[in-house]
Amino acid sequence: MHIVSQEEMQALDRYTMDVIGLEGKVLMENAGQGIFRCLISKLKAQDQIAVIIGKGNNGGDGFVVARYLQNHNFATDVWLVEDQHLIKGDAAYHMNVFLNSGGKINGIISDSHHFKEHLSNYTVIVDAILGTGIKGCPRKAYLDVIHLINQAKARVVSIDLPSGVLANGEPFSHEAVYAKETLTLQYPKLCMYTQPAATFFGETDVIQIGIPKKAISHQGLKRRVWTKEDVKHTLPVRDPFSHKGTHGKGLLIAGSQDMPGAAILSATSALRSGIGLLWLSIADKAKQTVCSRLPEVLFESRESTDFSKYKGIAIGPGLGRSEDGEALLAQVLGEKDIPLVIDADGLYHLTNHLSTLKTHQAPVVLTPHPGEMATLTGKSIKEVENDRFGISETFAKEHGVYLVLKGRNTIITSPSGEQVVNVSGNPALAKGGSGDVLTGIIFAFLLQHENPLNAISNAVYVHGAAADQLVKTNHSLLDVLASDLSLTIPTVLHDLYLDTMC
Ligand SMILES: NC(=O)C1=CN([C@@H]2O[C@H](COP(=O)(O)OP(=O)(O)OC[C@H]3O[C@@H](n4cnc5c(N)ncnc54)[C@H](O)[C@@H]3O)[C@@H](O)[C@H]2O)[C@@H](O)CC1
Ligand SMILES: [K+]
Repeated sequence: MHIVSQEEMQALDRYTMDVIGLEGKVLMENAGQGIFRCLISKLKAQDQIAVIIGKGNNGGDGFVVARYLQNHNFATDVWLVEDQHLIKGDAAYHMNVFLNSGGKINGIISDSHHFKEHLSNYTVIVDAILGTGIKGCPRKAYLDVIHLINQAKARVVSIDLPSGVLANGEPFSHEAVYAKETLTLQYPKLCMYTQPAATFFGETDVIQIGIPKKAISHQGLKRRVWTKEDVKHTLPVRDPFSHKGTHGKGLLIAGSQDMPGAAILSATSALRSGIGLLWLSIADKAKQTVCSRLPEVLFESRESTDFSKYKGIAIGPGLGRSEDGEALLAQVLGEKDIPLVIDADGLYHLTNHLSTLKTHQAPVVLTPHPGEMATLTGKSIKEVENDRFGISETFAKEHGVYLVLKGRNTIITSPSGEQVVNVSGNPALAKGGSGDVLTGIIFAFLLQHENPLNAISNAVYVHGAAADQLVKTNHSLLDVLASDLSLTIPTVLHDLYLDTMC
């Protein structure tokens, strides 16, 4: 499913209306009707409902919902933030249809005392105040209403966006509606995957409003959510006549005396994710520790300079920050035709070698967390977090890499700027070692797939799904270890392959 910016959603609406000829008031009817249908399944006959309406088209959707609610005999009051004569266009059309159907409008500003008094009586509030058309901080009258809604006990359902939230995920510090549930129209918006906006949404559902396929293909949308179905459709299917060499001969350069575990985690995860043959290049002093833990792994000397037999190289987990590590990275970057995955200390060393990335012929995957991304770009972590989509896109295009910007809703960006957002995973992943596991999965998937973006997106999904599986069964958010994730990869893959029979 696509993810859209404010401008993309507006362009989709505009194309549908101006070129295809489907009128805005029809889209608004579809939106309101779709929201009503979704809402009704959770309503009780005795619910007292307030639909709170702003002056734009988001308010127009609110009038449609209110009409359907009243038609179905739900006790519904409509409260309008602005004066009626300020409502224009499609919203005015649906306001009139609502009034002509016997509806009544209460003014918030003209009767604020009455509004405050009534608010505590409602069991459900439909928030149709502001949607994608908001600019900056809501005006005072709007902020006051938002504050009152947040203090009310009612279940708040927001239309399209929780009012006050900025659609493109820009940072903000003003108050916005804390929704219990948000019914977003046609496509998820960027802000659903960024902070602080994401915390206001509650549960989310997407309501189709009838934007035709032609409008969507004309727009050329380049961001999407990566779902379990996407993973199932794109996982590689094993050829019955394949052999170990078919599934990737990879070299993992990882682990140092102080961090041998990172190599174990990455290597185990790569093997559990299907890599055919795995060599490990590890510091001599760490070799003893890991040998007995990795019976399936072959060992490569750290002094080796011939990488020609490998179909891919992953470098970084537990590598250490010594000059030796940087020299190794420089050597690996010289292998222009070999796909690379660079993580952790590999990214630390990469800051001195960024200019070589663009000349790499084979795919290069970088897997920074926001701190590493800040180092790579010379920005602060806050700047990175405030513009995760934008910074990822600029960097991936500039350096011609696949960028995996980790965090809640990891964003994967291709060198052409296509973006995939992952929705699996939970805070159990916030622990040392989980990145090493991800590197192993990405590495293995990359070597088994012709499409790097699909391979990486699947790997990120599987990593998150392993954490979800652990928390769903016999773990809490606190006690999941990175090695538990690695051990859970088979359960996740078994489930994904269930219908395909790999
Ligand atoms: N044809 C369309 O364009 C459709 C639009 N739809 C709805 O329309 C919404 C977008 O409508 P609009 O573009 O009219 O915008 P909104 O209804 O989201 O809000 C913008 C309105 O609020 C005012 N406003 C802007 N910034 C403000 C601020 N900081 N404080 C107070 N008021 C502010 C603007 O003057 C404008 O009247 C979507 O979120 C969706 O709910 C749906 O009905 C589907 C069809
Ligand atoms: K809203």
